[in-house]
Amino acid sequence: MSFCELPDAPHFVLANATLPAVTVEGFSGPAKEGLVTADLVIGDGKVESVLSPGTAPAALPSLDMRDGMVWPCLVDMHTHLDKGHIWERRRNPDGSFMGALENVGADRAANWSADDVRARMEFSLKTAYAHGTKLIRTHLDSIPPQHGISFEVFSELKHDWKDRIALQAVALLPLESVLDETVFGDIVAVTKRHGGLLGGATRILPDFEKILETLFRAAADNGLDIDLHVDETEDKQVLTLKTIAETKLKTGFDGAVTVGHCCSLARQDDDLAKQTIDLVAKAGLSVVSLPMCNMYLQDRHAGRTPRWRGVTLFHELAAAGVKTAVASDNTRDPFYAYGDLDGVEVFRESVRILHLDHPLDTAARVVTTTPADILGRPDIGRIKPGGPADLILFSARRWSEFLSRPQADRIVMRNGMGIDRRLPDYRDLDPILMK
Ligand SMILES: Nc1ccnc(=O)[nH]1
Repeated sequence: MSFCELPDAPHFVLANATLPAVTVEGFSGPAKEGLVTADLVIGDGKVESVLSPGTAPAALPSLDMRDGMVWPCLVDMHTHLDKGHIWERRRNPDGSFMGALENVGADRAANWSADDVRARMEFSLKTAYAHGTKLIRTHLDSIPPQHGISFEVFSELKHDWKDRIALQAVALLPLESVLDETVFGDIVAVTKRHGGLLGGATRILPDFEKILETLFRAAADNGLDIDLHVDETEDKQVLTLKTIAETKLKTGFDGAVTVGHCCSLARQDDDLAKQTIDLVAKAGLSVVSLPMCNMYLQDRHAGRTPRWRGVTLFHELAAAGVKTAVASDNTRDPFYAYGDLDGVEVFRESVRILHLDHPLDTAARVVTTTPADILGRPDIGRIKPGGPADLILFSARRWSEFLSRPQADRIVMRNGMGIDRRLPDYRDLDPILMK
C-alpha cells in the first residue's frame, strides 16, 4: 500500500526529501515554489537534524526519497466529531442548512448516548490518525443535557488518545441560552471542567449584543477561549462578524477568539467587506474556512445550479494580517454527506475552491503551522531539529503531482516509526447505526 519501505532502524536518513519551506524551522535552502530539498536525520523518534541534500552521515541507513515530499503531521482545527458518521441513520433529504439542523437535532435526541457518541468519535479519530493528523479541535453540540454526555466522552477519549492525537473541544451552545443564568452557568462549568472553549453559532437574535457581551464576560471570568460559528449564510443582511470584532475590542477580552465560516462576508459590497476585514484584523480574530462543507450547504436551492462557492474572503483576510486556516468541518452527517478527516483532501479541495494556487509557495501553512498557532500549539505542524519525527511521506515531488492524486500510498510516521495506515471499516459502525 505504501509507496516505499522505511528503513528498519532507529537511526536513519530520509535523503533527498522535498519539504514545504513554510513548515521547516532551523533550515533554509534554495526554494522553488516554496519547496526546499533536504536530508532529514531521524534518531530516537525525533528529527535529529535537517541538512543540505547529500550531506547526511553516509554510515547511517538511508531511504532515498527521490525528491518525494515530507510534511509535518496535520492539524484539523474545526470538526464535529460528535455528529460524525450518522448519515446512514439520519440523512439530510434536501442538503440544506435547515435540513441539517433539523435532522441532527432529531438524531441527537433519539440516539446520542455516551456509547453512541464514543463509537463514532473513536471511528473518526482512527481515521484521522491513519491519514496523518495530530491535533484536532471539535465542536460538541451542547444543548442540555447533551453537553454533560458528550464532554465526558470527549475527556475519556482525550486521555486515551493523548499520545496519538491532541484534542480540544468547544461547547457549541444555543446562543439564546447565554441569557439564562442557570443553563449557561452549567454549560460554562462543564466546559471549564473539561478544559474546553465556549462557542455557538451566531445569527440575528434579539439582544445579540448583550448575548455576546455576556459570553465574552463568562469566558474572561473563567479563563476560556472562544470559537464561534459565524454568518454561515448567503444572506448579506447577516454580518455578525462585525459585532464580534467590536465586542472583542470593546471588552478588551484577552483570550483567543476564532471565527469559523464567515460566508456572508463574501456577499457584502466591497466597502463594507473591507471595513469588516480591517476590524477583524484590529481585533485579532483568527478565521477558519470550511470549504468543503460551505460549498455543499451554501447556495443550494432545489433545481437550481449553485452560482457561488460559499467560502469567506480568505485572501483578503490573510492580506490584512488575519490568521487564516482551513479545516474539515462535518463528516458524513446532515451538514456534509461526505468527508474522511483527511487533511490532504481538505488541503487539495481548499486549493481548488479558494484558489490557494499560483503561487502555492506558502499554501501548506493552512493545514499545518497556522492552525497549530491558532490553537495555541506552535510546537505542532512543523519540521524542526529536536522535534518529534511525526511526519508524512509522499511519493509526489512537486505541487501538481501532490494535488492531482489522493496520496493514498503515503507513509505516516509517528515518533520515527511508520504507523498502520489501514482505515477503520464502516461495517464497524453497523451495530450502532443499524439498530
Ligand atoms: N456547518 C455546521 C454548522 C453548525 N453545526 C455543524 O455541525 N456544522
